[in-house]
Amino acid sequence: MTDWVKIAEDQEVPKLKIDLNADVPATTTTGNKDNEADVADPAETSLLIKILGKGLVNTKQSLDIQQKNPNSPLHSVKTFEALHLKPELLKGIYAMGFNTPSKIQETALPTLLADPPQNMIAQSQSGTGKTAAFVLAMLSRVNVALDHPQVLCLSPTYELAIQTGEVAARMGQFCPEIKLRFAVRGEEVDRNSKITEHILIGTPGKMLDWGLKMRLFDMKKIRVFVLDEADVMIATQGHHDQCIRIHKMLNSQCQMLFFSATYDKEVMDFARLIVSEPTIIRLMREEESLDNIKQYYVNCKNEEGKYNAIQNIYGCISIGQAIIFCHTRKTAAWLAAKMTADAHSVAVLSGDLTVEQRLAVLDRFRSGQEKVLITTNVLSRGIDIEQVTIVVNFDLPVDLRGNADCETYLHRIGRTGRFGKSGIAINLIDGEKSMSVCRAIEKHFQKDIIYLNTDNADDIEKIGN
Ligand SMILES: Nc1ncnc2c1ncn2[C@@H]1O[C@H](COP(=O)(O)OP(=O)(O)OP(=O)(O)O)[C@@H](O)[C@H]1O
Repeated sequence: MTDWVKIAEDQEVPKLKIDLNADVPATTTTGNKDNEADVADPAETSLLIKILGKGLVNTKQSLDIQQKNPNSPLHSVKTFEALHLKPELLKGIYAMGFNTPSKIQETALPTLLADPPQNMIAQSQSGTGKTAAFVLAMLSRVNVALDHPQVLCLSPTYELAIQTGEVAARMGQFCPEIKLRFAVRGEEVDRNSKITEHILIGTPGKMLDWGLKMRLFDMKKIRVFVLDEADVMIATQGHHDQCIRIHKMLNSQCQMLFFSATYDKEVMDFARLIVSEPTIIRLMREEESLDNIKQYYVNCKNEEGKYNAIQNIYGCISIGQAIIFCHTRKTAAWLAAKMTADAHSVAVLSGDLTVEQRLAVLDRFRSGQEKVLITTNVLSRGIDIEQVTIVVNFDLPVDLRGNADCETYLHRIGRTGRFGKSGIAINLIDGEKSMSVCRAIEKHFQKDIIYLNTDNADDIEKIGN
């Protein structure tokens, strides 16, 4: 078993079997989704990426920093010592194996720890050290002489809250006087008691119950409010409303910290609306390039024809490893069954699997036990499988209106050709509609998608070279 699955297991993966969506409105979980476009649940994806993360991701992207408050100090630090933390916290950081701050930490920590406290809206890609940054801020702000909650941290799901709590527990291991409590389902408190822990980490529903309905702590005494996975929180209806209710009850002096790997425009506009005078740290747009990927299209009559094309190129695609993308779970299951019946060894990853099952599938694929992975859009951005050389679009990605979804195309074929290696993308076309989608993609990226005849052995040989 590879290390990362071991790590995942250590992180109590069995717990993940508990309904992941329990804190998410039911609309995201109901209905038969086999025939619909299979899309990733953002909170699940986030958890998956977090568990998969082997360590710190070094991003080459630059950060764009905007400050609303001209008086706030903005400088970056190159060492953790320069932050003048409590020695016990510094010891905790080193015990976690952190030697130097990551880029987001360098930039964000001086502002996060500054006095008077500054508000922040920060974006940085998954695995770059955001959690560690805000957890450090949370721990630093606690006054242990007071026995009431002073820090609230909201996560979209039970599992993500537990992950954050584990980071806080490890980082604060030499500060035993700092007390932390989870506000998640299953945690019960006596109605007549008061919460005395300093830090509460949990989901919005439970936090509202404890703070507003049961009045187990005083929201006005909260000094730091962290919204983790802010994009998911703000974009998910139920969470959105609950977060606003919590936010409204906070003191205007409370430090507001929003963290997320992505922010679309509406989410950022909303964040700016409710966070006053924030320092905003954002990623600069990544240069999007398909330069090292050769793209082909194959004309097929129908789904059977697409299957034949795959049969013809199977020898070629299984030299390295390939990912085949389908639009729906049903197509993915159909294709997998057919290929398996033809004695090809394939793995399937679609949205009906639990996070735990997805981890197991990815582990087998990464370790090379299967050469071909059939999937849908649930295998989304942020999940790297370095050894993939060929991506096949069994169905081209389209939006709800059936138009070319160029962004998804880029993310899908970006699974190959990573780190400057060359990759191959093969698009299976059946009929005029998918041809026009293919042309639209070609036009969008201004890069030729070349005709490939999979009935011709010479043509097939060409793709491998
Ligand atoms: N300064 C550091 N030095 C070494 N490792 C670090 C450092 N900061 C964080 N890490 C490690 O890097 C990994 C990713 O960090 P973290 O979980 O904080 O990232 P993140 O940006 O919050 O990711 P996500 O978006 O998935 O939540 C973790 O394993 C963490 O322990």
